[in-house]
Amino acid sequence: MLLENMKSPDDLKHLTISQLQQLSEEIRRFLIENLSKTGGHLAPNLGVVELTIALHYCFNSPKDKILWDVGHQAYVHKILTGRKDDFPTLRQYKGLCGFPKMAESAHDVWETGHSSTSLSGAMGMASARDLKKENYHVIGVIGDGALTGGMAFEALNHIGHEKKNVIVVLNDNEMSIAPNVGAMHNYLGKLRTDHIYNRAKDEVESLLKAIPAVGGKLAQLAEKVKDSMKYMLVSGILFEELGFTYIGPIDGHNLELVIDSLRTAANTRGPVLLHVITKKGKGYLPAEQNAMKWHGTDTYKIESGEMIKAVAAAPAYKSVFADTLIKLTQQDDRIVAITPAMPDGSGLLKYASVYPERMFDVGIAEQHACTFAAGLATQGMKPFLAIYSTFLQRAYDQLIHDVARMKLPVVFAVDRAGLVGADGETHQGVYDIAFMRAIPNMVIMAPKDENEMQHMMKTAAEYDGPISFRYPRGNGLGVKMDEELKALPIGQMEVVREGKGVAVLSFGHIYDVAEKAINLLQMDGIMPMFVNARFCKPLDEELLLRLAKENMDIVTVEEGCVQGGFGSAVMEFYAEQGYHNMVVEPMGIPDYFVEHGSVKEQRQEISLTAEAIAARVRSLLPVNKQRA
Ligand SMILES: Cc1ncc(C[n+]2csc(CCOP(=O)(O)OP(=O)(O)O)c2C)c(N)n1
Ligand SMILES: CC(=O)[C@@H](O)[C@H](O)COP(=O)(O)O
Ligand SMILES: [Mg+2]
Repeated sequence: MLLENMKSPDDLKHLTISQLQQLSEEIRRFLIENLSKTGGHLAPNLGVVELTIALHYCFNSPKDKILWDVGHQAYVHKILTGRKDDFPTLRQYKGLCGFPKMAESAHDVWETGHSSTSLSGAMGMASARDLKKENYHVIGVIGDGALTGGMAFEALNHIGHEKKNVIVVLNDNEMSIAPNVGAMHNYLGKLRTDHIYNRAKDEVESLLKAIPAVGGKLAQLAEKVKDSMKYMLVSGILFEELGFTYIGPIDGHNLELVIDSLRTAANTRGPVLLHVITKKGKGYLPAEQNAMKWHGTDTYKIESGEMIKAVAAAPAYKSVFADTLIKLTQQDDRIVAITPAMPDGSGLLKYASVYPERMFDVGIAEQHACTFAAGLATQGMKPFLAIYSTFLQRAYDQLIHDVARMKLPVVFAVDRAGLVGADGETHQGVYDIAFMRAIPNMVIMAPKDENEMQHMMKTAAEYDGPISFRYPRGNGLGVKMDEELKALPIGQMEVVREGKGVAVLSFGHIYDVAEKAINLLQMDGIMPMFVNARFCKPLDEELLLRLAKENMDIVTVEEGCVQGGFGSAVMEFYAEQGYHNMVVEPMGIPDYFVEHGSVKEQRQEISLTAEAIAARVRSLLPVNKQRA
């Protein structure tokens, strides 16, 4: 077993090619066995075993900087950089992060989680290196999916213009999470099938130059001819024209070839793009056969490939979203659906099976997705943009400038809102309430459960302006689903239970935690008022004024950042109305990045639990307030 002796990338350097090949098989086996117990991003990592070994074999991390785009495929990098023994804790609370993490290792020179940032980071590092007159390689490893992200093109443009010594390794497995989309994907497909390599160009040149006497003249002519021939002979012309030396496409599982190609890249001046063809899920048949399903997995049985996950009693929010959107589209042919590269995660694959011409997967292009929706809305369509809260952050200016300012009727279905669990701090969907609330003309909703979500979707479908509703990763509460969808009155909260002294205002799916707190209090004879807020913008001013007049103290609860969130909105309201003695205690996500773990553990850590909410209410009871 070679793997057990791998403590650092230096341990690779003396291995032979056949030993490296043996190591790649050991790492594959390690991934399959360990992730069967922890879950994680199996298919992406199985696809980059040889590539990662070759990178650490050819370069000297961390002096040479290796950046992993998205970073979900950095497990092999972590195994080779001394962290294989931590894999039983992968993506668990206080355990190994599923993405590169500087605090874990000096070899993690760049943190990722969101797509398409590696090349910008690489350009920054290369520019710093050159300004400081230092000498090391900078290598950005980016997938074909991540290359559909606009930031990647911005970086390619800059790197090519500055002719920086940066190596871009394009890991092309034809997959994003789902099969990749877009014209760039089609272009890469052409390159994959082209068997004309870079060498052809050089051969032609040396041939012409070898012709005695006229050879020199011809070679000059050839320069011109070459440029036109380049379009025929040289694959990768798009990258060549951007100032890159294009190498490839090469078989990314052929260790020797990858090593040779990386060495060629390392010895090539200026920007280089090495196009590597890999298979997502390589070496584990179930993952090879369905790379989308095995992109991110739960625990599974290795032999059968059967996923081991508790059968949920309640429907997944993404399924309720898709089913309801199908229902709404049957009644409203203005409706279309958009996803930025998350057709499966958003549930829209199901919608597309019914309305293929109405579902748009635009690739990892959240900014485009948002403004594309705006364009559709100007022409009378009713776009539902299904977008993870954390990825909506990418489209903030488009939300403001292209949708809200023009008051366009775009619906933002903000999925994975709140704490998301194992993906951790880069994926927590906890800022959307605050960043959307600041935008004029926005209506902001959040359902307490999956049944209310379908009514909010009806509300959104009928509302003539920019509107959003947020919902969490995972499953609903298993509540009864109303047959008939009814639009809610905009801005109206729901008084679940009348009460005295203290009012608990819960916004969104944290409702079931708040409800448990109310039940705990009731067991002690404490009867606060309980409100399902439903709307963060506009607020239910009538109800808030009533609470002020009844001298209620208020506890607000949201699975979103306290700063600028729903609780802030309530506090601002009372300040504006001149109620300067109102007690409003906001509970939500505190001012730090919540790391990976289960949602339960994350809520415990930040005291967003039934017990904590109940304690906060108790602290406001007159008997306790006097003591304070
Ligand atoms: C900004 C952003 N949007 C969407 C995602 C979700 N996401 C994670 S991995 C992935 C596909 C990446 O495809 P690729 O870069 O080709 O890597 P592969 O998994 O094929 O190795 C997507 C869409 C993300 N991480 N960041
Ligand atoms: C790495 C990445 O960004 C995606 O794979 C993400 O982890 C998907 O999240 P869900 O599992 O919530 O769809
Ligand atoms: Mg890919």
